[in-house]
Amino acid sequence: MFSIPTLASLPPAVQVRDLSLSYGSTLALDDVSMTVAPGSSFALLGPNGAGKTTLMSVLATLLPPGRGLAQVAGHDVVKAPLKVRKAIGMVFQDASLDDRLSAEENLDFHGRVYGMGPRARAQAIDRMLALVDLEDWRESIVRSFSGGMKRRLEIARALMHDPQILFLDEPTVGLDAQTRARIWVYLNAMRRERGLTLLTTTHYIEEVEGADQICIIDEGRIIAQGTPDELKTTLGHAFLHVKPASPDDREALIAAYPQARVLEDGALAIPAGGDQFGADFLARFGNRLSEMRYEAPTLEGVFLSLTGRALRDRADGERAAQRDAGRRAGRR
Ligand SMILES: Nc1ncnc2c1ncn2[C@@H]1O[C@H](COP(=O)(O)OP(=O)(O)OP(=O)(O)O)[C@@H](O)[C@H]1O
Repeated sequence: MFSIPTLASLPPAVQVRDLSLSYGSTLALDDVSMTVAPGSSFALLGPNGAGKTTLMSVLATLLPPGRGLAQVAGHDVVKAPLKVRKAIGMVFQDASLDDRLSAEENLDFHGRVYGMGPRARAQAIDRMLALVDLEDWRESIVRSFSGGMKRRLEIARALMHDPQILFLDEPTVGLDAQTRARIWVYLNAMRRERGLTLLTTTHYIEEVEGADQICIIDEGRIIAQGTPDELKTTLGHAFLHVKPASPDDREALIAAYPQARVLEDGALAIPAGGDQFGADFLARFGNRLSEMRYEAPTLEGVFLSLTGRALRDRADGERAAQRDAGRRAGRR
């Protein structure tokens, strides 16, 4: 187990400086710089095509960086790719298990690829299956597993060779909310117990809330970076959600705050900014409302104001995939 002083003495888990990469005429990464502290949870958040998978592929030595520097666990991805590969575990966006093999056989194969001896493999298989609660499914063929079970097995496999850093490219995409939450229970337990660094791409805002650092990326560029609270405080907007007492009051509110949005339940969302806003608003409209609620800044709002796109767009598109996965699996 890592102790905190040990973590502090480690090099950055990831160090990227001025990294750019093009696919033909498409600039997928544009001068990206970032540092991931060892033992931290770091989330890359961005709309489709932002460059998240490309960045992760460079860090995992699957793609050569076009220009700039990329180091993982202190090793350069170009000069020392094998050292980088030993230091990382990878959970890919698309399933990559052999579903004709059992859970145990999938883990064993990975251990062999990493040059682990029979004893080390056997011990790691026991440990990993216990970690993700799949001991009872050890000899079952992976094809019979639900989406959530497969993801857990992929995480177990990625950790077989005891990496310091886990790269997770949309680890919970297509899973229902309950299964997603369960996957994060495992990931956070491993972080606490092993000092593991997590570098995750996701579209689910609730997963990002728990990260130590968030990096918002769009069109290949980093457009914001900080803790969830820092991003909300510096880039978020608070709103008052109000229901006018009468149609006349509604008209007066819309005239006074033309930027107000109408919400699904008919309430108005009024941007609540500036020192004088609260006092002014209450003086003018305090007795013309039937309901009033303060909405603190959210990461969803930060993302929307920075990229002009809602994360939910993507989540909606995934519902069909979830339904299909549910139908196929029939159970979790
Ligand atoms: N193999 C490729 N050949 C050409 N262009 C590519 C290739 N892979 C990605 N791109 C382009 O590079 C840009 C970044 O793509 P990337 O897959 O890294 O984004 P992403 O943020 O991971 O998106 P998603 O959330 O959809 O996975 C996009 O414009 C994409 O179309």
